[in-house]
Amino acid sequence: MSSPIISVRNLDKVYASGFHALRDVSLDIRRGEIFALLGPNGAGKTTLISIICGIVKASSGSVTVDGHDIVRDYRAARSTIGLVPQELSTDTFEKVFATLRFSRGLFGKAPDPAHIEKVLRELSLWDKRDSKIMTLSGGMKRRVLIAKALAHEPSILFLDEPTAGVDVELRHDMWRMVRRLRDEGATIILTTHYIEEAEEMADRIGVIAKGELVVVEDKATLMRKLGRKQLTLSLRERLAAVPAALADQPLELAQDGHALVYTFDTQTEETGIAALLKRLAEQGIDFKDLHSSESSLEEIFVGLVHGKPQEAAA
Ligand SMILES: Nc1ncnc2c1ncn2[C@@H]1O[C@H](COP(=O)(O)OP(=O)(O)OP(=O)(O)O)[C@@H](O)[C@H]1O
Repeated sequence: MSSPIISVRNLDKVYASGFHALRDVSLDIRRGEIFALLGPNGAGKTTLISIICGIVKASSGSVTVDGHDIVRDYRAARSTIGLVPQELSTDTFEKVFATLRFSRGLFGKAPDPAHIEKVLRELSLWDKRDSKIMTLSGGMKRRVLIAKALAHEPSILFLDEPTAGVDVELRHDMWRMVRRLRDEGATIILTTHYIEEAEEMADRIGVIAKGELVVVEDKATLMRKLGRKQLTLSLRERLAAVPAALADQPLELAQDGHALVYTFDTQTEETGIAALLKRLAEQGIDFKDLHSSESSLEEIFVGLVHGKPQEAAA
């Protein structure tokens, strides 16, 4: 596998207030992937990407971006990155096209009006190219922020809470653009607290809670784990252990021997429940009640965030 495009090592951040926002975060971002950093408000998502982008200084640890250390080699690292921030800081008299041209120049790139036109057209901003940014609607300003981040043709794009408060149309435009950029070889990192967003867009998902990265997993693997269901059988008579004759089954004893829990995959055609019940009967194991439960993404997420990473990682 090629070397990671971003490598974060043992990152810690303590703000001047004394608040410990990141704790020993290490993470590799693969070249060309869409990575979602998922976590609740205040988890440390913005802090992490702000450090990678060189806006906030880490207390300890290191980050390299495309081989460049973000502190020692800041300009080279930063020029590979496009950042779409959460905050709208574009309330200026500047016109749209001029802002993009200027932004591109800041990164030392030669003027390329054709590229800027392409970006503006893709974000339905071409008609507004000569409008002053302060006269645009909130949604349009948001589009300008995205366009600005793309003006210097970065190979890495950070989107901080990209769809918080945006309308459906912009969301669709944004996802189309993100996929197109990925197809062209860009790497995309987005932060979100919407599970569905991570699920829809990401190749891999990292869950961050209280400044710690608690899980990093391929989306497909995470979804497979999350797609599991459990069937709990309340037994008439307590069992001391799962009978040896049923050892081949995904069964666990629960409630101090008063219940058997059968875990199955909702994504497969056969749940195996009919066969299980038949075999329980053969073993003379009788149950008085049964119920099934599904571990939703929501539940897993809440579990992770409340400090039980082992359950989801199992
Ligand atoms: N400059 C600062 N000084 C002190 N504390 C800060 C500062 N910036 C952020 N924090 C705190 O650090 C924690 C993490 O903030 P951060 O913005 O990284 O979280 P987040 O996961 O991006 O949340 P959100 O989804 O709300 O943006 C929060 O508790 C926040 O209050």
